[in-house]
Amino acid sequence: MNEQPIELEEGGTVDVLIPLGLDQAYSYAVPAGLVLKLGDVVQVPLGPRETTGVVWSRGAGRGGNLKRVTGRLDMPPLDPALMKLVDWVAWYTLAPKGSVLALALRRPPDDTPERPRLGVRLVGAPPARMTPARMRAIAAAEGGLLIAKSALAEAASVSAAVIDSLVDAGTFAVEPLPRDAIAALPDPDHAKPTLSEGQSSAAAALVASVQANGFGVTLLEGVTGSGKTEVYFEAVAEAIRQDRQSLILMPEIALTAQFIDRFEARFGVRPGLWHSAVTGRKRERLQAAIASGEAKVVAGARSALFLPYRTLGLIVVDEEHEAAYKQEDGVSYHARDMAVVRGRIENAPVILTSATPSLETRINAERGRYVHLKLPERFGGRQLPTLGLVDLRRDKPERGRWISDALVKAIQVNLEAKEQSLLFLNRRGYAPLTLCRDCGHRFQCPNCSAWLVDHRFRRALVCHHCGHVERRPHECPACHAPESLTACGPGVERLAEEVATRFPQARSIVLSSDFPGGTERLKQELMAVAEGEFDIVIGTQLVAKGHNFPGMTLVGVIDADLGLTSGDPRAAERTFQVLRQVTGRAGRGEKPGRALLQTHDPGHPVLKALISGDPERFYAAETASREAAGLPPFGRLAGLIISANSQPESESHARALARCAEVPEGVFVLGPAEAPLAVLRGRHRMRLIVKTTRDVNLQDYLRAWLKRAPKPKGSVRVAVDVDPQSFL
Ligand SMILES: Nc1ncnc2c1ncn2[C@@H]1O[C@H](COP(=O)(O)OP(=O)(O)OP(=O)(O)O)[C@@H](O)[C@H]1O
Ligand SMILES: [Zn+2]
Repeated sequence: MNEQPIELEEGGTVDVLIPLGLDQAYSYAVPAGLVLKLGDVVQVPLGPRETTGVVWSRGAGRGGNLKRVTGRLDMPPLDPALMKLVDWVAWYTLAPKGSVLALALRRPPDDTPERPRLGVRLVGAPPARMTPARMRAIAAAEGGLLIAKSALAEAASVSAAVIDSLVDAGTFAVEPLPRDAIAALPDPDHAKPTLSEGQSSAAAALVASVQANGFGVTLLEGVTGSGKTEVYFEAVAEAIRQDRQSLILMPEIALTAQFIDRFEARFGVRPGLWHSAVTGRKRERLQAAIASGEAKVVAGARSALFLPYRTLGLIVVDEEHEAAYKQEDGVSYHARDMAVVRGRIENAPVILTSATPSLETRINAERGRYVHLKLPERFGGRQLPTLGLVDLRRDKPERGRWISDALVKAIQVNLEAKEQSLLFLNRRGYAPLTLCRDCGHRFQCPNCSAWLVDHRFRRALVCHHCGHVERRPHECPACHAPESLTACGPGVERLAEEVATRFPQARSIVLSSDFPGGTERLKQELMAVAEGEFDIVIGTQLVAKGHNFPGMTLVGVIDADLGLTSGDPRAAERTFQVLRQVTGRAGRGEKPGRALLQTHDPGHPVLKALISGDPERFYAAETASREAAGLPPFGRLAGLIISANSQPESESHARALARCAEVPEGVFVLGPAEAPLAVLRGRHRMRLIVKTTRDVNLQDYLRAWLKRAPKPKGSVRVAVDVDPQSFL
């Protein structure tokens, strides 16, 4: 940020990095009359065409027979801090530098004039011929405010045609709408909450870290409902006072409606919101406002890490333990870890928040690398829910049902008390497997080694890995037996069916990310739940996170064992986190809450630790087992997925790779083995895992290995995943 850009004179050469899957910058000659700086966005010839690139470094020598830079684009140059971040991420993840640049490079501005959005205003008398729809539209426009046409149509539940007819009649006038403010200035003192004593001291420490104006990482660990958001908002407020920018990273931007409302309540305006659905002009304007420093607070998904902040004064990573922070496709980076890197480059403090921190973060805190702030109590004297286990071996629901007697009774009690219950099952759809009772045929995805999931609401069988969809037939495609298909196991839709039969009088709703209507529908539904419009909520993991449902006093976990049996080294940690999060939805309002967890294995250490209410117990046990196994953060890990259009191709390349692996002291190469998801989107996958001790430079090791190894030929691809989070 503070470095002086180096000027590059004409006649010299520059190395230009192109935002494609290339690792190296290419050298070009600088033509006469052009003065370039590092970071300048330029047009250069590449093969037969012209492309955009960024001046990455000063070239060596004079550019005698090199191709020449065509010209500089009229765009702000890439900031040195952002260039450093690109270099760093590429080094760490082994992704081609050009692919990382693509995450950071702004698209050239769109020159087409912006089409004004139009609104209507009530200006004239009602038309002679009135209809109920027209009356509603006029009533909704009462007061003479300028309203977007679509918003008015929705408010009055009329079609756009009704509004057009009122425009034709002269009742409404059409006027351009003002552009919505992309970066209104948040007021740090708009509505300051009164913090509890514990909250105040944590907030003071965070505020001090912003004032110190230097790099440092703080873990804000607070139980569910302790008010972590209110506390880190104080740090954001301080950054605003210092006229510096804040980035708040969120794991899933689709679910941030509640967050936005809270932000607006606290600061009087909405934050700049950055995610993939923000497109076109709005995206450009927000980017420009971020680059100019005008946008003071940006809330965003992973990709917001690569935005051109002018004066970044704070980075917050909300729910830092979330697996969604790991990008799996293309450049596979962990946004939490890269947020720490960006904080270091920008010399800005970083706050990681969670009720259930990742083991990596917690150990960094214990070792003093991170400051550790704790909020051990819920806000307002509220108690954490009491947890109980239901032993499914004894209290077994009848065939085709999934709710035990104990849980049924608890729900009944809640219904009578007019309190809300949440049933949690982390499985979308109706049933995870469909088979033929007569011949045993199972429905499998044609592109993946995975069963098709029955989605009754959509009347389809769906692959959760590649999205393949087919209709559920009436007869078995293998033996043609009619009506012989049966669903095996439960998904949330099937659970909803059971709830409807057991509690016909209850108002119930299923919340799942795959229903039509997208995030807008979900937002409405979550609001309706928070307002108490439903008695029983059935949901997948998306209900586990961050929501505040004041009337929710019971959480029932249908299958607490679900995540524990996978071969993933983080299985225990993930299960602990999701169960602690979801049970944490209970008792956040006036009344205390409780949770019942159904399990076949009540003695499992993860469940025992949960029930004990003492997270230290879990963390201590998990730390010990990771340390014994040399797994992160006690060792380093990387995954290599070798994929190809055919099994022999992927296998032979994987073997060739393994053969040229060196295994010095401290390095272990496991595999090749078929990946658990052996076929994905038609590609056959083999996997190698590299595990090293902490003193090994994993990146250097991998680079040297891949350099020695035969180059992938034909359809073969090798994907490197440093710090893998998924082991499928
Ligand atoms: N000092 C305060 N004054 C008023 N309300 C508060 C205060 N602190 C917290 N709250 C309220 O308590 C509730 C829980 O707070 P918050 O959502 O920040 O907790 P959290 O720690 O983020 O929980 P989770 O980890 O479950 O998401 C919210 O409704 C919040 O507005
Ligand atoms: Zn598939």
